[in-house]
Amino acid sequence: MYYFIVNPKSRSGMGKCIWNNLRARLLQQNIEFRSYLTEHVGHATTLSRQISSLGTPDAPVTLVTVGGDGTIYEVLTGISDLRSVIFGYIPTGSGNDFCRGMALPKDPDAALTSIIRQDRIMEMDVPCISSEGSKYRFGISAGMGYDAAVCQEVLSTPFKKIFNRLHLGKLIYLFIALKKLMFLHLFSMTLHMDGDRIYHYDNVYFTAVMNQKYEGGGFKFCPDASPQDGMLDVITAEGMSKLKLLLMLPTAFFGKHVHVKGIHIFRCKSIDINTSAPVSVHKDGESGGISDKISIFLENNSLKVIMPMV
Ligand SMILES: Nc1ncnc2c1ncn2[C@@H]1O[C@H](COP(=O)(O)OP(=O)(O)OP(=O)(O)O)[C@@H](O)[C@H]1O
Repeated sequence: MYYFIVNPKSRSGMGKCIWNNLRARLLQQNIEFRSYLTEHVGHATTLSRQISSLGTPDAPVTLVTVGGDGTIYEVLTGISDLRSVIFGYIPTGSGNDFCRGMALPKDPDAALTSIIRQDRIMEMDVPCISSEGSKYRFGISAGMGYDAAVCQEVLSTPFKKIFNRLHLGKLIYLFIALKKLMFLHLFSMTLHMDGDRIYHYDNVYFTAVMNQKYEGGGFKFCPDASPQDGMLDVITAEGMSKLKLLLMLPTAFFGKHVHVKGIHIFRCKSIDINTSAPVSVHKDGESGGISDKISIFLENNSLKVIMPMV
């Protein structure tokens, strides 16, 4: 039995059309499944909690997420026991950083084929962010500062829908990224890693804590990050002019930014981040509100993810 959690609103409503095609295929192939369409923000977490509680570590349920990167963090957050689930993913979002990082098929039809065949299982690290008294899991990255502020504004702008319909979704990120940079106030930040390493920076743009190599629709911010190494990769951008940051960003698509002065890459198992003033927080590109303190650590258990054949 396959359980599908579907975000019909992903990719500005395209998720529903894609799901209808996949559903027709499941029916045609007589595959036993149940599907649940999310009705509001946070619904995928509730559904995931209910479905995952049907499984046990000895008899895990196959839970398939159909949506974008933001639906992944909701589903991961809801899973009651990571050992009780076999996780499948069909991309219907716009960012696709999870697919990129995990080398999963970007084509929904190919992803469904791989899930039905249960080609291969990979154990994925699952990080957790604790902020303002709430705890969430995420699959890709979470962080504070400029990148989170851009995500928050993109999510709230009515233009996202229009640009996505025109297949120009990336342009809206570019416009907002430029606008935010112009008015950005830099801040001080202290990173406290694994309980013993402490780094302090003034004039910080952002810090992202990454489980995968990519965030923000293809920025290879942590080129050596792996969701299988039991470690978190961390990038901090600080102490450079706005112009230099702007010139640095395109090089990050190729992972070449790591040599730029003011870019710092770390590895750790847990990290506490404190800022001099409350700043924007994101988890898998979804808003995490505003905070001056977050903690991120890896869960003790990994998650079984269905992967395509190599
Ligand atoms: N029925 C719904 N109505 C409105 N929002 C919803 C609904 N179901 C889910 N959501 C919200 O949609 C948001 C975005 O979803 P998701 O990230 O999956 O798609 P996307 O933004 O198109 O893709 P990506 O993050 O990859 O760019 C999530 O925050 C989720 O909570």
